[in-house]
Amino acid sequence: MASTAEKLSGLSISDDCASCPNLQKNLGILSPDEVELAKTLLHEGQSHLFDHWPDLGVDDDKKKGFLKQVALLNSSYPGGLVQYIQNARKLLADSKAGKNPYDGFTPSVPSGEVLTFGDDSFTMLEDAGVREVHKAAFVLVAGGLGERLGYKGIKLALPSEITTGRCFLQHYIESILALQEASCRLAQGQCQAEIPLVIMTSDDTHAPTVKLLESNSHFGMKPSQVKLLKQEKVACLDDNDARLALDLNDKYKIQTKPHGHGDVHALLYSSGLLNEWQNAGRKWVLFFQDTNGLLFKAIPAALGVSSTKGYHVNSLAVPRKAKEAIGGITKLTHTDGRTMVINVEYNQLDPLLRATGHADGDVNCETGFSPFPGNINQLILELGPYTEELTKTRGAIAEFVNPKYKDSSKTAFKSSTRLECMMQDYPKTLAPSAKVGFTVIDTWLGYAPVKNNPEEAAKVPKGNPYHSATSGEMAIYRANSLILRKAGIQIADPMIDAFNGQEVEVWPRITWSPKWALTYADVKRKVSEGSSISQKSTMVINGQNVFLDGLSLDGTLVVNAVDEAEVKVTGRIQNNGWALKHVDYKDSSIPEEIRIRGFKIDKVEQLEMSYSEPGKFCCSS
Ligand SMILES: O=c1ccn([C@@H]2O[C@H](COP(=O)(O)OP(=O)(O)O[C@H]3O[C@H](CO)[C@H](O)[C@H](O)[C@H]3O)[C@@H](O)[C@H]2O)c(=O)[nH]1
Repeated sequence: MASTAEKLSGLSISDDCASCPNLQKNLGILSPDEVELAKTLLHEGQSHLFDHWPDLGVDDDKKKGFLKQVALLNSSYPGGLVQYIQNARKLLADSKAGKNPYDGFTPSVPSGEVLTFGDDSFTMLEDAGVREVHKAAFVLVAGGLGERLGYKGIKLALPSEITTGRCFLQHYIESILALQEASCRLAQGQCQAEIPLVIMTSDDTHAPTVKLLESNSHFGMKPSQVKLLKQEKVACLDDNDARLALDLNDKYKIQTKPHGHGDVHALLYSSGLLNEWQNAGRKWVLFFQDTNGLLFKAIPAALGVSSTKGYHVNSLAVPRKAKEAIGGITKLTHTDGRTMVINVEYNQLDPLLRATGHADGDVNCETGFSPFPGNINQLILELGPYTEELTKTRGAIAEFVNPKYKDSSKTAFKSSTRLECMMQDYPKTLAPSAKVGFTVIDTWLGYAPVKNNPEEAAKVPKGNPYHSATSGEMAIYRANSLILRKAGIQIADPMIDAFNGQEVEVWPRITWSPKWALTYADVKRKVSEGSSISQKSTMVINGQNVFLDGLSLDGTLVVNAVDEAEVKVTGRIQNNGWALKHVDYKDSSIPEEIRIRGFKIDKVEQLEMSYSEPGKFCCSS
């Protein structure tokens, strides 16, 4: 006869439980849902998870805690744990067999939109992008720990540059708010008043991200405008049968690891936000990453490309140096005729090329760059087709597994592994009719991430980008200097200096708040010819209506102005300015976010002008 517990749980003494006596004797403490979950695990060959379960009455809370974790793992994966285990078995078998995920495909260089900063087409696209952006939603993936950078805090809290100390999140939010305002102005009343921002966090980044937002009044965004979606980790796998790995220190816990930024699609789908946005008439979703201080300089034109070309998927790319740690955008043609344009991740591009007749693998061509544009993981998706696709897939993204085998028999792993996925693999499931394109922009304009610690950055081969806090900051000054130079201001040539073992160009430290200029046309409207800025100078513009006209700057100038104040900056301004001082990344007396750059700023002297009242002003020394 079945026991009461078994009747309650809807089980008779089934084959499932008979095969797992340690689970069977504990059924009395489990709810029907928990029993279902346990049964699911048994069906999927996971009885080892219960092998060590003692008799009823011992560790009962821990047993319940274990099933709580199983429930979370089950609910946070599209298709649940059964799907996860089945996907894992298949991918592990392919990996063991040495199957190439690109089997049957031949890579070639795709053609896409190549933009030239500042030309007529670029200006037209920027204008189109700004007009369109009030119909967009932004999604920032920020669940990564940034292990390569090794910074203790979250990367969003790192200053993008230390002249103003504006952290990445502040810069991103201010950029979105400035776009919102500019777009609404152009749309003349036809506009979605608030552009939503979603931030994907993880257990590693969630609490500090909330704290960063709350302690800074959401950097000016309405709290309701920002939504956080937390990604969960996935279960680790112990062997080729996809047996889930128990924590070595706690047998009532399954080991988990991050599943990758591809989770963002399933999370957006399950959050219901896509439908909400569609119902509100939104048209675009823009995905971006945690540390690219230049990105928003490329957003208007890139969105302009999407809207004028009608792209369902538009990936932003930059010219790529061979072996640079960014994926290559590649056209793949299958022997059966299928083609797709997709990111081939940096660790897969070289083997794919070698396997398809390119004996040298991932190398530069005569241009000094890889022929494959580098994916910077800024994706612009058209919301309608995106929602339609996710309704079919529930946001599941093609996964991969990367086990480190103990030996060539490929039967045991050095440590547990897990499935991973990447957000840029979204187009892999699309029908051939989907309009998938990409847009190449200059690296100096749009891509300067902060990923590598000083030691690793110093080892980067000469000519390849460092992707460090040093290079990320210097790239902002360089881009601003080059933009102003193109707009007609005389900007002195940079100096070459080395910080934390990395040789970089040091341009004048020029920064502006996003509301000063979002596009090249904005910049041109605000500067007149006849101005000059020396190499040792620093210029900070915090304000919308600040105009440079006949300025000669040799030192530091900071201008703060409310929107209603129209300020003309003119004449010769000279002072001792702000100097960059070398610091060593090993000097722990200096805050980490400073020393990872290799310099600090010695603020010797400046002219700071603040305009807090409406009116017309002239700023001069
Ligand atoms: O589980 C994760 C892992 C990462 N991230 C976020 O995803 C972004 C990208 O993570 P990494 O910086 O670690 O990414 P990689 O450098 O490995 O590579 C990615 O970014 C590169 C450009 O910076 C290339 O585009 C490459 O093809 C793409 O996979 C970051 O904002 C990170 O916070 C998550 O949200 N969750």
